[in-house]
Amino acid sequence: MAPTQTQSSLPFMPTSAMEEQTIRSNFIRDEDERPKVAHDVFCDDIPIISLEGLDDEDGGAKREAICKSIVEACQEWGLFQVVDHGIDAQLISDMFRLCKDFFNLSPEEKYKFYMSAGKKGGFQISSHLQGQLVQDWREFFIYFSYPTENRDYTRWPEKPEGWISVVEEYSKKAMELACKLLGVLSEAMGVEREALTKACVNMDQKVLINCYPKCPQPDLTLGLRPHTDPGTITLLSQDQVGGLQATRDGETWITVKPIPNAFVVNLGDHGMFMSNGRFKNALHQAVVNSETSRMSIATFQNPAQDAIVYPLAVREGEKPMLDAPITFAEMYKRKMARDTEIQKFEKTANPMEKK
Ligand SMILES: O=C1C[C@@H](c2ccc(O)c(O)c2)Oc2cc(O)cc(O)c21
Ligand SMILES: O=C(O)CCC(=O)C(=O)O
Ligand SMILES: [Fe+2]
Repeated sequence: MAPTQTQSSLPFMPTSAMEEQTIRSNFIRDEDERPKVAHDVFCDDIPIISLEGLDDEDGGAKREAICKSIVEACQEWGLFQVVDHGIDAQLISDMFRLCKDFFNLSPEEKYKFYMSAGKKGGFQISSHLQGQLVQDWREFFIYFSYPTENRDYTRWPEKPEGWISVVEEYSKKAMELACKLLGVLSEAMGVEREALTKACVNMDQKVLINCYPKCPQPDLTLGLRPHTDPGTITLLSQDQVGGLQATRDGETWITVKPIPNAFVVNLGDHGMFMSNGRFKNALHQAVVNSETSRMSIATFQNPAQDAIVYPLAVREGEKPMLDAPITFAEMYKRKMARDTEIQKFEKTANPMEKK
């Protein structure tokens, strides 16, 4: 269902509210959910890992050291940054330029690509989930990029010119990089290098471009609510504004320092289950600010809907986290049910709020 329409016949878009002094009430979060750390107070705790030498076939001294750093980061945070990853800086900058041009188009032009139910990709406002009590301060565009049979090119805009070919190239390079990283994680679990990609069956990829317009009251709202990504691994590219935050305990948030051309890599729920919880699924969110818009590109690498979810390796003394193998579709259904329960609980726990 499309969001409620306003007088202009289009729903409210945060990109069109640049001159407003206050935010609408449906963007205001409860006090305990509001940002605790600013978008530009950066923390150095998240490991930054150079992938230079990862593919060396010389006995692998460099590979071994890189793998060790990745495994430590996945165990501690489920999140790290990679540099020297081999994806061309020009490609990343072309992608950001074209994404920015898209979000600068008129509301009518963007709304032509509105992603209603059943559509394979397109433009949305706030969230892909229905029935959210509070809105996120963001607009986004999502491409269903892999498997290539899933591509519905009628959902790939011709404007801005050249975007289609850049997204094709970007998604291909991201797929290659993700598979390399999954190779590292598979080996760390003591299984063959291809084990995680094989477990995904026919790997699915979605490229999601987030646009967080500048916001008059950034302390009252969020660009993107706290969540873990559902899939195996996510490669996130961000501009230099800052706003991505991560937490280990669900309470203390840190802002990830933007690094030019780096990818922030985080594990999702599928990656966590396949490692039997040894690797964390990073809980993260995005905060906004009053000075400038921000953009990020999240490339989600997911298993096929009918891929089997079950730990690839269970270490001595541990029990499998799942009672029985389930499909990824079932895993996602349970996640959604859990999230809905949490929301219901929050609603009843605060009966005077969010009416
Ligand atoms: O929009 C997103 C972001 C992300 C996500 C956000 C909020 C949640 O509650 C959540 O479970 C995930 O991951 C996504 C994954 C998708 O397949 C589509 C999306 O639009 C998103
Ligand atoms: O914009 C960001 O930094 C986070 C985006 C994100 O987490 C997502 O799209 O799933
Ligand atoms: Fe995310």
